[in-house]
Amino acid sequence: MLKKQIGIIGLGIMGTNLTLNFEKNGYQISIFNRTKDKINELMLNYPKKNIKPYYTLKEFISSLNHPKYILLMVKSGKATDETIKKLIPYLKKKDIIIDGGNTYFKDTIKRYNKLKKIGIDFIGMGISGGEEGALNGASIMPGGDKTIYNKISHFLIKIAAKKNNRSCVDYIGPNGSGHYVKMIHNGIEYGNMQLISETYNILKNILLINNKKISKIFNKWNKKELNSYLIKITRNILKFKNKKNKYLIDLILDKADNKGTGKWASISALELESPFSLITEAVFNRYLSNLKEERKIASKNKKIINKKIKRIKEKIFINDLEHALYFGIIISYTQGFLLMQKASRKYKWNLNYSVIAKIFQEGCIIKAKILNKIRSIYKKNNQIKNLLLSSFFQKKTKKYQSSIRNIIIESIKHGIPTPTLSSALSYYDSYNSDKLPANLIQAQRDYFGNHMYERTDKKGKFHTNWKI
Ligand SMILES: NC(=O)C1=CN([C@@H]2O[C@H](COP(=O)(O)OP(=O)(O)OC[C@H]3O[C@@H](n4cnc5c(N)ncnc54)[C@H](OP(=O)(O)O)[C@@H]3O)[C@@H](O)[C@H]2O)C=CC1
Ligand SMILES: O=C(CO)[C@H](O)[C@H](O)COP(=O)(O)O
Repeated sequence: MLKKQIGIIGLGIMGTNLTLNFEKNGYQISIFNRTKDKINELMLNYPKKNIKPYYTLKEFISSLNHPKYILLMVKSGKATDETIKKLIPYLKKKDIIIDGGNTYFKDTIKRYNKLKKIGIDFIGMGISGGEEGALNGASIMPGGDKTIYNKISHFLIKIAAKKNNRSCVDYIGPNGSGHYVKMIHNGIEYGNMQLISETYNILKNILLINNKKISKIFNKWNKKELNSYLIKITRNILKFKNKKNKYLIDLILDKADNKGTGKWASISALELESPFSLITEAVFNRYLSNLKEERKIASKNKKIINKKIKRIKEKIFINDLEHALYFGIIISYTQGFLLMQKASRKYKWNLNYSVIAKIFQEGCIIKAKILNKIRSIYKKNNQIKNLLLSSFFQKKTKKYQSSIRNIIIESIKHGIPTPTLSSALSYYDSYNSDKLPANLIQAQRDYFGNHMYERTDKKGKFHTNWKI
């Protein structure tokens, strides 16, 4: 019997491992890459009879039966456009292109519409899990026509990560929604990574703890409610030594790059007017980290305070830090899920957040114990206005707020930056305030621009001639 066929274009880190994942699951894979080296490398390292290499697009396409399933794993943006353009002349109606890259959701919407006109089906599909997930089971977020998803779901279910025997893939929603959800996944990823790195910085530069001990602290935290993929890899990174017996972390430059998904998420938050302060802080801090040379010069003006917290207090402080980090993580997921809710209403996607939380629970970078709670909250009420209104997170944040306040105060005193921890607390304090000073902003806008204001004592819009 003819094996089910998939074509994969793009044999970078992800494409190579997804090829192997498909092969393991019994599929016959045709592979193609813009340059030959990666094809040869894959065939040399993994000479499997169900992986067929092709060196021209024409041969690659001819190797697939109609309707053809073609997964693109190329760089997002121009590379994806160029690849689709080259593919079109070889395709027939009902062939399906799946874009598995980190594509900007608005580009996906455009490509879907363009391909629809010529009868080619298109699925924009977020994939998370990095190289390990691609090989052993990824978290997959497909968006597009449900009927087309139904045609490809059989193989997505196979290559997806599994959590309690359930595959971490499901239909996300119409055109663009799959890549949107992946973009938010990455936003939360940025938030959580920055929060963890601030915590590491506090342990290192306030408590003056060494890498080995910090790794042990993360290891302990990973066994409790903070359990997550990112905490686990942080633990591993911190204890990793090179051949010269030096901690590698201490040899890595303090500059963090990005490929744009966090920025896109923040842009969307601004467009949809949804508070996304913690994640945006994380994006800004990647940019700030890259100003290494300027920071070097500026740091000469900073008075370093290196007073270690007294030993007796260390235990309490680490306990506070654990709670502060969990508090921050709550806000990171809260802001991410809120933005998806906003986008779902705006673009009429009808997103199901407990399904999304389920997809995030295994195989992806933001997989974490907290998602179990998030999933059950949305399962009870898919339209809850804010996760902080759920009794679980209300109680947790109430309990941990004094810890995060202590940590921020101590960090400020020591001159240790806590942009996302501080942002988490500010968001919490604002969201939990019946009264904010926006009355003054209304008055100022009315004063200088006649923008009018609303009142507490009567309905309507009012203007005052403030200058008399
Ligand atoms: N790495 C990760 O952890 C994750 C990555 N992704 C996304 O998956 C996609 C692939 O990522 P990854 O495997 O890491 O990328 P790599 O950088 O490892 O590989 C990039 C691939 O894109 C191809 N490519 C680049 N430019 C062009 C072009 N102009 N035309 C045709 N092909 C081109 C490259 O071909 P060539 O060899 O010829 O240069 C190569 O196959 C990206 O969209 C990425 O954002 C998604 C989730 C996780
Ligand atoms: O999608 C991913 C993980 O989920 C990719 O690893 C992505 O590259 C991460 O984003 P950035 O490079 O901007 O840190």
